[in-house]
Order: sequence, then structure tokens, then C-alpha cells
Amino acid sequence: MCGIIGIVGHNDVAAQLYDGLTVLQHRGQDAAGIATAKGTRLRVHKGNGLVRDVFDQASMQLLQGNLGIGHCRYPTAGSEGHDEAQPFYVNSPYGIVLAHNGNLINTEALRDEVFAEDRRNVNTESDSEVLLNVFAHELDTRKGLTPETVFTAIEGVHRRCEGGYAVVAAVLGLGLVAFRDPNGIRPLVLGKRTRDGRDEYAVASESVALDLTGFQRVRDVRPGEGIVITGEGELHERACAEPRPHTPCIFEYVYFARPDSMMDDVSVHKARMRMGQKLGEKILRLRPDHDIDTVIPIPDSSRDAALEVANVLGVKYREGFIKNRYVGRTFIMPGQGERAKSVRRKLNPIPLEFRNRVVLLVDDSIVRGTTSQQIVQMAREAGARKVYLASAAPPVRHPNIYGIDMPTREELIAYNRDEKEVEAILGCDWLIYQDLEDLKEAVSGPKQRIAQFDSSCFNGEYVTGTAEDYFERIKHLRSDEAKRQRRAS
Ligand SMILES: O=P(O)(O)OC[C@H]1O[C@H](OP(=O)(O)OP(=O)(O)O)[C@H](O)[C@@H]1O
Ligand SMILES: NC(=O)CC[C@H](N)C(=O)O
Ligand SMILES: [Mg+2]
Repeated sequence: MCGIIGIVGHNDVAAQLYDGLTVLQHRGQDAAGIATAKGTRLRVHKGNGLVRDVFDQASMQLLQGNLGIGHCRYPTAGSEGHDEAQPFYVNSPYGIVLAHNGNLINTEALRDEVFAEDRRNVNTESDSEVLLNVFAHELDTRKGLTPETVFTAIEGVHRRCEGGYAVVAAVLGLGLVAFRDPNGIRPLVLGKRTRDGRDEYAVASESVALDLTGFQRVRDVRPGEGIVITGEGELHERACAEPRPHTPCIFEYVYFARPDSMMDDVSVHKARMRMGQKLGEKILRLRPDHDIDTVIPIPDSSRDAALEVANVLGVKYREGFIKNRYVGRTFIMPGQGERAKSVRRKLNPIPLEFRNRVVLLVDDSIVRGTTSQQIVQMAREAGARKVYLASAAPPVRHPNIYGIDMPTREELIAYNRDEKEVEAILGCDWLIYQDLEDLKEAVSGPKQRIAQFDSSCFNGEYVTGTAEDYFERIKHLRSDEAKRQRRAS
């Protein structure tokens, strides 16, 4: 999913960018990078690995400047290699560095256009480098460097780029630039603080990064909006696209975001608690006289929902699986072999919470089924009498094309299968999925803050539309098999 952050301060910002990235780490574990600008001198340090592994004291000391951006990567395009770590840089016009969360769906056409018409070379397979070159070209064709010329360049990006994108960039000689796709699929939040009577600003994928760096959340960046914060700390904002329906990605609330973040004015924690409530109510509707003894969450992301399921059912909530805190997230690992191995390394049962009991395991989502298949097995081996499994999200049956790396239908356990068939493959005694309408209500909450969502991985409706052959093409580029072959070659 990738985490992005940008800060304009009055002193060096590298240490704060680093701190911000450490709390966005759950959004991308493959690579990390920071770029800072001091006057017109730009410094970039990036590489593969976790934030804590990519930077050391020496690299941090080089990252000078009162303005900068940071990125942690979960690849959805191109390879996992060092060359595609972000931020990306172009030296013309002015010198621009850019970091992107999301995924473009017209990358191939844009790449050709950028080469043939804009006369720019994109040197990697990354869609983000294409996006940077589109932005650079659009800025290059405007006269002068002001917030207004940047806004018209963003209008050009919105006209040409299709897909999901939240972007932070530094334009040398001007300041920090941020924008979000016209549907607001990917999240981006603006924060502010005052130091010695002067305003400082930050933008980030999630508000948790603002909390940690001492910024107050001001508001979400609006879909299609452009933000410019000059190097002196002046904020400029403008709508850069015709209004479209605001359709944030519902999967952020299900899995990606941290529960302590606010996203599009909705608390992720509360959204997950409401998911648990709805799921609990569905279970009661289906089996009012259920025989569940204990509700057990599958750590980490399902905890908020699982606790509420237990409350609604009026049964005990127990932490029956202990998570190894040194193993990262499984789902965002690049290969199926690695994902499968890491579930067992990551989770270990406490047998006394299972022995002779009817347990209801709760996860936030079941995507490839890698986690649940092993977990059900572990629960049985630990002595459970019956193992039920509930998912706080509906069945995932369609690829995601806006920044989550699930490009191939055939890899999804619920693709072309009904719930009973999935239940049989997972080996549980009862499988319950959340209904999509309940999930939507759970996220938008009683105040109905969000009217529409991108729920494409659940219902196959793509808010930007797609070309017919798109899914075949990404399957060839990004299926687990394609990635395995690329690594081997
Ligand atoms: O069906 P699957 O393909 O296994 O994907 C779904 C699982 O992956 C995620 O967990 P992950 O380990 O990535 O992160 P978490 O620790 O935040 O729950 C998610 O929370 C589910 O548990
Ligand atoms: N998950 C993301 O946001 C990925 C960003 C970009 N598409 C990349 O692959 O690097
Ligand atoms: Mg999980």
C-alpha cells in the first residue's frame, strides 16, 4: 500500500520524516527512502528493507534541509528491486523528487506517451516514475514556478493519469507539493504545528504519522485537490479537478491502516469495532442458539473487531494466538512461499485456550487464505472441539488495481467459489463472512461520513473503469508465478 510523508519545517526535518516512516511501516516493508532539500541542494537516501535497516547515522546526517519527503514501499508495479525504491528524482524542470502511494492503471500508454511526446525516458518499470515524469512535463510546459503553475500541472496529471494515487513531492525552489486522485481512493491527511510563532506543515498517508511528529491533524487532502507549502511555510490550496464521487478504498479500514489513525474523518478503530458489532449480530441472526465458547482474534489486525464480536455474542474473548513481534505483516510479502512460511513463524497457539472448546476465530479478511488455512489447522491441533471462522470483510473475489497487490483472481481463495466451498478448503466447521452493506455502514458510521467507497475487491465495480484487457495484462506482469520467474531470471 505504501506510506508517504512530507514535512516543511524551519529546521532539519530528516529525523521527523524517519519517525513518521516508522509508524507507516505497516503500509510497506520492502523499501524505504527519504529526500530532503536545503535550498536547491537535494539529498536522497533509499534502499530495500525496513526503515530501521535502510538508514544509519551517516545517511541521516547527510539528509539536511528544512523540507523533505519519505516513502515506505509495498510494490504494486515493476519489481521489488532497489531501482524502484522511492522517492524518484528528475532534474528538470528545477529538480523534483516524488513519492507515490497507489497504482496507475494506464501506465503502459502513459509510458509510451511520455517517451514519444514529452521526450522523457522512464528508466524503471515503476508506475510512480511515470507519474513523476507526467508531472514534470506538465510543470515544464507552464511559465514560471509559482503555486499557480504547480496547480495547473496537477490538473494535467489528473487529466492524464488514471488509477489511485496520493502523492508528495518536493519541487526545488518552491516547496512541498501534495495531491490526491480525483476520487480520493488513496488517503492523505494534512497537519500543522506552530514552532517559535511560525507555522510548519506535514502531509502523510495516515494521521498516526502526524501524532508522532507533533503535528495536529487539520483535515484530509480533498480528492483532486492540490496543496503547495512553500519553503517558508506558506500554505496554498486549490481544487485541481472537476468534482467526481469521493470513493475512498474500503480495504484501508478493513486491513491496511493502523487503528489509531483517522482517515477521511473516520476513526479506523471505531470502524473496526462497528465491523465486529455487525458481524456478531449476523452470527446471532444465523444461529441464535450457537454453541461458541470463546472468540479468538487472529492477530494483529482483527483484534478490534473480534472483541466486539465477543461482546455481542456474550462469550469470552481470549488471545489464543501469540504473535512473534519480530515478524512483519504476512499479506504484504511479495511471494506466496514466504507468506506461507511466515504464518507459522508469526503465530503460535496457547493450547489451554483451545482444548475441548468450540472456538470462533475472527480475522479482518480472508484474501488468499494463506493465514486462515494454517490457523484453522493450528486450532484443531491445539485441541479445539469445533473451529468456526468469521471474517470482518466479505469474500474477496476480484483483483485490486489501486494500490493493493492482489492482481490475479485465481490467487484469491473465494474466486469462483461459494462460501461452503471456501469453508471446505479452509477446513473449518463453519465460515461466516461479513455482508458488504454491513461493512459499508460500519465504516461510514452513524454520522454517515462516507457516502461511497471503492469496494472493487468485493463487488468488482471499479470506480475509474478499466480497459477489457487490463486484468489479463497485469496477471502476466504481477501474478505470483510471474514474480517468481522474474526473480529467477
Ligand atoms: O488470506 P490471506 O491471504 O492470508 O490474507 C489475509 C490475512 O493477512 C493479513 O494479515 P497480516 O499478517 O498481513 O497482518 P496483521 O498482522 O496486521 O494482521 C490480514 O490481517 C489477514 O490475517
Ligand atoms: N502500494 C503502493 O502504493 C505502490 C506504489 C507504486 N505503485 C509502487 O509499486 O511502488
Ligand atoms: Mg492478519
